[in-house]
Amino acid sequence: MAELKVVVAGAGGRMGATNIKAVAATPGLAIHAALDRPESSALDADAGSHSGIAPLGVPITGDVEAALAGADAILDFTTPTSSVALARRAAELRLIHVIGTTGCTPEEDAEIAAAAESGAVIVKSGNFSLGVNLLAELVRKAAAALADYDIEILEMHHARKVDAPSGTALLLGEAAADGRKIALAEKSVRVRDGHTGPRGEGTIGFATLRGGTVVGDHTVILAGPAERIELSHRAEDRTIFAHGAVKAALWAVGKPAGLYSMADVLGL
Ligand SMILES: NC(=O)C1=CN([C@@H]2O[C@H](COP(=O)(O)OP(=O)(O)OC[C@H]3O[C@@H](n4cnc5c(N)ncnc54)[C@H](OP(=O)(O)O)[C@@H]3O)[C@@H](O)[C@H]2O)C=CC1
Ligand SMILES: O=C(O)C1=N[C@H](C(=O)O)C[C@H](O)C1
Repeated sequence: MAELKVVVAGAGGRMGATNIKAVAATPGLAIHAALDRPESSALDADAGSHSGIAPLGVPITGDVEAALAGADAILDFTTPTSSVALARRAAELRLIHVIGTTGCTPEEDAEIAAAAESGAVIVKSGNFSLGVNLLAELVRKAAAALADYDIEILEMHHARKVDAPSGTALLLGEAAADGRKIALAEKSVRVRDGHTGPRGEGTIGFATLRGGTVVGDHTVILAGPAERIELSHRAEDRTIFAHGAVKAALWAVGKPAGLYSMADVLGL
C-alpha cells in the first residue's frame, strides 16, 4: 500500500506537535502538510523542529487549500469552527478526517455529521486513548447494573483548556446514559451553584477542575446507599491520544463515507 499522506491541523498546538511526532514515527504514514491558522506564531517553522524532533522539511502553513491538495487524511485537533470547515472540505475532496477537537455545539456536530454523509470518512471522538474507550464500556455496564446509584463525573485538565465539561467527560456521560437508556441532554447537570435544592433523581452530574499541566483526569462516581464505586482514568502523556488518532486514520482507509467513533476503530 502507498504511504498515507497526512495533514496535521493545529500543528503549532500541544496535540499538533504530538501528532506530528506520532505520524513521523509510524511506518506507512507520511506528513503531507502541517497546517495552522494564518496568524499562528508557528507559521513557517519546520513541523519537525517545532515538535521537538529532527527537521522534516515541512514548513507549518496557513494555506488550507495548498495543505489539502493531494492529501489522503487530516488529523485535526483544533477548534470547533476550524473542524467544521475542514469537515466540509474533507467531504468535497473525499478525505479521511480524524477529529479530536472538543467543545462542539450540537449544531457544529450536526454539520460534521452532514459532511460525513456527503463524502468524508470521519472518525470523531472526545478521547482517542484505548484506556478511556474501554472505561466507557465499563461505565455503560456499571450504570445499567447499578440502576439506582447516583452518577457524578469529575474531570481535571491543565490551565490552558478552553472548553468544559471535557469531551471525555461528555463521552463517559453518554456511556452512562446509554447504560440507563436515558438521553444525556435531558438528564445532565453541568453546573451547580447557590441554593440548588436536592439532587435531581436520575440525573448525571458534571464537575470541572482546571489547573497546572494536568493532561487529563476523569472519574465516574456511582454513589449508592453506604458505598461508592469510582471508575478512573489518568492520562500521563498526550502520546496516548496521538497513537489512537494514527490508528483511526489507518483503520479508516477504504471505509465508506460516514461518521465513526473510536469504539468502532477498536471494535468495542
Ligand atoms: N479527542 C482527544 O483525544 C483529545 C482532544 N483534544 C482536543 O484537541 C483540541 C486542541 O487541543 P490542544 O492541542 O491542547 O490545543 P492548542 O490550543 O494547543 O492547539 C490548537 C491548535 O489549533 C490551531 N488552530 C486554531 N484555529 C485553526 C485553524 N482554523 N486552522 C488550523 N489550526 C488552527 C491553534 O492555533 P493558535 O494557537 O494560533 O490559535 C493551535 O495551534 C481541543 O479541543 C482539545 O480539547 C486534546 C487532546 C486529546
Ligand atoms: O484539552 C485537552 O487537553 C484534552 N481534551 C480532551 C477532552 O476534552 O476530553 C481529551 C483529553 O482529556 C485532553
